[in-house]
Formats: sequence, C-alpha cells, structure tokens
Amino acid sequence: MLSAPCPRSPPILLPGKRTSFECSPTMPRGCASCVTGRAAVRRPPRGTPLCRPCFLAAVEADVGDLTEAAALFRPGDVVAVGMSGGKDSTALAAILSTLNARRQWRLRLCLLAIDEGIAGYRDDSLEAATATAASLGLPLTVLSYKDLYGWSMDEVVARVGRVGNCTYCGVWRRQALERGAAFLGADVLATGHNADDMAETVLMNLLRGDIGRLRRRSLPRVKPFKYTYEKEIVLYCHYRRLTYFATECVAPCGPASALLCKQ
Ligand SMILES: Nc1ncnc2c1ncn2[C@@H]1O[C@H](COP(=O)(O)OP(=O)(O)OP(=O)(O)O)[C@@H](O)[C@H]1O
Repeated sequence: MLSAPCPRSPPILLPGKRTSFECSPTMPRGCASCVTGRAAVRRPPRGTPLCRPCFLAAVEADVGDLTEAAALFRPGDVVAVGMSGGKDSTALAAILSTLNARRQWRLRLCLLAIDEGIAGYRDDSLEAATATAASLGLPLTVLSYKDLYGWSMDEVVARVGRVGNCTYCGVWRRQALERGAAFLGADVLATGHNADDMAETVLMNLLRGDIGRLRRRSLPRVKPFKYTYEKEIVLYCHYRRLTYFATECVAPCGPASALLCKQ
C-alpha cells in the first residue's frame, strides 16, 4: 500500500519545481520504453525519456539486477534495513520489499531505526519510519543511544558543545546499527547509501589516507543503492508517494566532520 507524503516533512520537490532529471512540460516526448506514455524523466546516464511507471520500473530493475549480480543476499537471509526515515532508506525499504515479492528472493526484511536523541530531527523522522513500516507491512525496531550508551546526542551536545559532536554520533550509529542487527538475528545489514554518498565517502577516506576503513566490518553490510543517483531516489519517492522526512540534522558541527556520520 502506498502512503501520502508526511505532512510534517517539507518536501524536497516543491510544487511546480522540477529536478534537472525531469522533462519540461512544454516539451512533451514519448516514453522510450512503453512508447505510449508521456515522458516525465530524462534518465541518466543517457537522458533516456521515460514515463513515471517506466521510470519506477527501471529504477527497481537496476537495483534488482545489481543485487543479484553482486549476490548481496542469499535466499532465506534475515535482512536488517537501516531505516532513518529519510528518502534513501525509505526508498530502499520500499524497493527491497517490492523486489523480494516480485523476484521471489525469500528474504526476511526488518527495519532497524537508531534514535540518536536529537529533538526536532530524529523524533520527527521516526514518525515517517513508523508510517513506512506500517504501509509496507514490515516490522520496525527502534534502538536509542540513551538505552545503548546512557547518553542522547542532545545530552552529548549540552556537555561537549557542537564542535566534534558528529564524530561521536557517526561512531555510535555505526556500532548501534551492528548491535541492533545482531539483536534481530540479521545475516546482513542493508543501508540506503547512494552513489553520491559513496563518492563523498571515498574522497574523505582518500584525503584521510584511511583506505582500510571500508573493510572494517563484523556484520556483512550491503548498499544496494551504491550506483543510484540521489536525484533518482528523490523522484522515486515522489512518484511512488512514499512518506519520508527531508530535514537536515539540526545539530551539525561543520561539513568535514558531518561527513563522518555518513559512512
Ligand atoms: N538513525 C538511523 N537509523 C537507522 N539507519 C540509519 C540511521 N541514520 C542513517 N542510517 C542508514 O545509513 C544510510 C545513510 O545515512 P545518511 O545519514 O547518509 O542519510 P541519508 O543519505 O540522508 O539517507 P536517508 O535519506 O535514508 O536518511 C541511511 O540510508 C540508512 O540506511
């Protein structure tokens, strides 16, 4: 079942605004896939014109093909999907749920949300995560920093100030996701990192000279969106009318260390 956009989330796509992937309404073109539909999107990398249903199907097919080619999952795997309530993890949960049924992957999908304890940010995004879990019929488990570490991020910021707080948050979130996935008996942890996130991470690790960082994982982690552009994910959520939370973190400490929480 599809859900309406979250009324509390400012939409990334404002009414009347188009992303650079969308076709201008003044230049109507036929869909290159079904031919009968009117193109809504110029899909990268070649700018293929696609109508909305064909765009949704193309994104799903690409993620499905990548997942199968890279053997990201085995039949029967318990897959914990890191669910922040943002566009990437919301789209990931929806696409994995769709593909699991369509391609008979026989996965047991469960959603795992980490509540960092950032008032006005994570509490609202958890509402969107709860709505997505209900609409997809998937179980959602929420673990908080307060329960795991005895501190919420708001308390950390009150004690140490904003400078450096993203470093605590990023390290704790990675560990909390692993602990939560182990608690759920998961075989794999799937996150919604997209192609833009991957490029940022590789650059950061190169600049820090920390090439081994990506390999240090105890639980297998997969990123089915690693070749999917952020803008495509935004459009996917928009056209499928998924509920997601679009506000940036309210407690950032600067661009360089804010990137630490993205990995
Ligand atoms: N609090 C959280 N609980 C569970 N998973 C999380 C959480 N924060 C991030 N993740 C996972 O890590 C991925 C990348 O997180 P990042 O902070 O880069 O957010 P993002 O790129 O805006 O993704 P999203 O749109 O899903 O929030 C998310 O897609 C999600 O799978």
